[in-house]
Amino acid sequence: MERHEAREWTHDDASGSVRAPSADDDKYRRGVLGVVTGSNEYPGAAVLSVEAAHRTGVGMVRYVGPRAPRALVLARRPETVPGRGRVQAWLIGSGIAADRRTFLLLGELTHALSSELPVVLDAGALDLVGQRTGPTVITPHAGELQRLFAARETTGPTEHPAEDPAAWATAAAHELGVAVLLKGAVTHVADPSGNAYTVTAPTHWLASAGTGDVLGGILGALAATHAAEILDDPTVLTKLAATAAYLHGQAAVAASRAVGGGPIVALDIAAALPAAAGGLLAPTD
Ligand SMILES: NC(=O)C1=CN([C@@H]2O[C@H](COP(=O)(O)OP(=O)(O)OC[C@H]3O[C@@H](n4cnc5c(N)ncnc54)[C@H](O)[C@@H]3O)[C@@H](O)[C@H]2O)[C@@H](O)CC1
Ligand SMILES: Nc1ncnc2c1ncn2[C@@H]1O[C@H](COP(=O)(O)OP(=O)(O)O)[C@@H](O)[C@H]1O
Repeated sequence: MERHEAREWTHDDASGSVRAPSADDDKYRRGVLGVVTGSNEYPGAAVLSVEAAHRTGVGMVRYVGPRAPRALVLARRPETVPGRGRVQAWLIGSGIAADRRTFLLLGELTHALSSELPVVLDAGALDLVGQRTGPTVITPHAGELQRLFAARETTGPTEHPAEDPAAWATAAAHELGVAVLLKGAVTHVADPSGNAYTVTAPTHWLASAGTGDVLGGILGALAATHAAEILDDPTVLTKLAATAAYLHGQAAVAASRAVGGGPIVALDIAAALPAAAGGLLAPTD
């Protein structure tokens, strides 16, 4: 297996990844993200992922999910358009329990996976990775990646991903044929082409419930606004994954600094995203 030494993703690498709209743009041309996240068990995850996508900068977010999370999403973000429609990328799985998926929800997940569009695949949709038809990035934490390997009866490089996350991220990228973003204090990003990056979190206040759902929203927005480039070259999705983790960390540390280095919650990270994204704007002509 090809294994390259992972390189730390820097501000310069991430710079230029956030696209400001031009006079020629409209909400559709900027990119539309389809979101299938949240469930009756975890409705809050839908709110967090949708909020983060809006705050990262995207033309439109279409939310497709169960009635309870949909009501919360619309109450928090009336800008969100409910129901299916044309999109440029998908974010699916956050806040969904794989063993509690309804027939309807499974249908929406399968619809997204069969679209041939870029997909960010999280949490309760990770087991569906084999159904992908477009460029895909999975965003597991260590526990989820271990479960994914166990379900496939595949042995990982070590007993648990936390022991050697770099090796696990690379092994998963090769085993599954997708880009992998393995979350942790150091996030490991790898793809089947041998690209490997690390993103070291600038604050450990990130270790709280829901921050992974915010990360999914950030990456979903970046995927929707760069869909054409990703379809042209799937390794662009790997780089955007590292950029999403970087932006997530920058927003988190800014939110914590704003309260004297004190604790933050996931929505604080989303609130700090526009300023952090402003620091990564692509040059305009
Ligand atoms: N407000 C909300 O609605 C929230 C919903 N969430 C959703 O809740 C669902 C369950 O996610 P959870 O991750 O809590 O539970 P999981 O059931 O996926 O994972 C729990 C298991 O994995 C292990 N584990 C968890 N994180 C680990 C890590 N970083 N390293 C090693 N092992 C780890 C734990 O020890 C435990 O055995 C997901 O769909 C998630 O998106 C969470 O994001 C929390 C917030
Ligand atoms: N000790 C830590 N220091 C810094 N960041 C962390 C730490 N632990 C986890 N993180 C980050 O916090 C986020 C947690 O995501 P996840 O495990 O999916 O939680 P949730 O499902 O509750 O959203 C990830 O972005 C991960 O990289």
